[in-house]
Amino acid sequence: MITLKSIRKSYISGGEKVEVLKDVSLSIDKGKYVSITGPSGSGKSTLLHLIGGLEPIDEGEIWVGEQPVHKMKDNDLAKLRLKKIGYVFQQFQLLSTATALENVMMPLLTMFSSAEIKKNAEEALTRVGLAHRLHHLPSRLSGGEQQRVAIARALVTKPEIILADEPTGNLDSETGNKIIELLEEVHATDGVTIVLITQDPALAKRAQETIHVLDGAVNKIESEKVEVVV
Ligand SMILES: Nc1ncnc2c1ncn2[C@@H]1O[C@H](COP(=O)(O)OP(=O)(O)OP(=O)(O)O)[C@@H](O)[C@H]1O
Repeated sequence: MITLKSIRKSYISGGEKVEVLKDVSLSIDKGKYVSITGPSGSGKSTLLHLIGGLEPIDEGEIWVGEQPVHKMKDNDLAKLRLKKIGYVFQQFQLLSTATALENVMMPLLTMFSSAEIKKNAEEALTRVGLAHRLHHLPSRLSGGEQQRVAIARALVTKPEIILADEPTGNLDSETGNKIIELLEEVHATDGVTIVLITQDPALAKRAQETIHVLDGAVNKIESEKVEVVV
């Protein structure tokens, strides 16, 4: 379960305080598939970063399971992210000088022996359909393949939660659809909680619940009932 209690988050920009989230409370049950929608600049990425402990909050509490993210030190947050949370970003964020296999091995470097690291990374890449691309650099892969590498990198630590920030934003609709199907397969098979930001109303509705972010507030609705405004 992910729980946010009375969260406030602001940024200082150009000397001015911009309040992005104002008194937001929210819970996401373990194993749910949830989408986040809302207009550009409404705070979707900020919300995802807060859940992952990537940004400090001004006020409130964030819990990931039993872990109080709002109180944790950087070291403990790094461990939490490594063990429980996988990230997938719009821009893939792969290391350009490392092969697909090396990119996926990276999160495991402090965890296992080198033989295990390679085996686990190969398995993750096989799962996302890239067994034949292990030694390719990102620049030799298509956008969809690069996003599959990023998903393999997120999966390789066997996370409980995947946070995906517009993972289809840089892909054509057919390739994007395949990426969403892959995340849905991970959700259905492994029971991983998926939190997916998308601007696409049709994609948002595929999730079990949709969180709509607007004017600093959030509104969570079962996806069949949502009228998505973007
Ligand atoms: N590090 C930062 N410093 C200052 N302002 C920021 C920072 N990060 C985000 N903001 C501001 O906070 C607001 C919310 O940004 P955020 O990226 O969370 O929105 P978003 O809904 O994800 O937008 P988009 O759909 O365009 O990606 C925006 O006004 C943005 O300019």
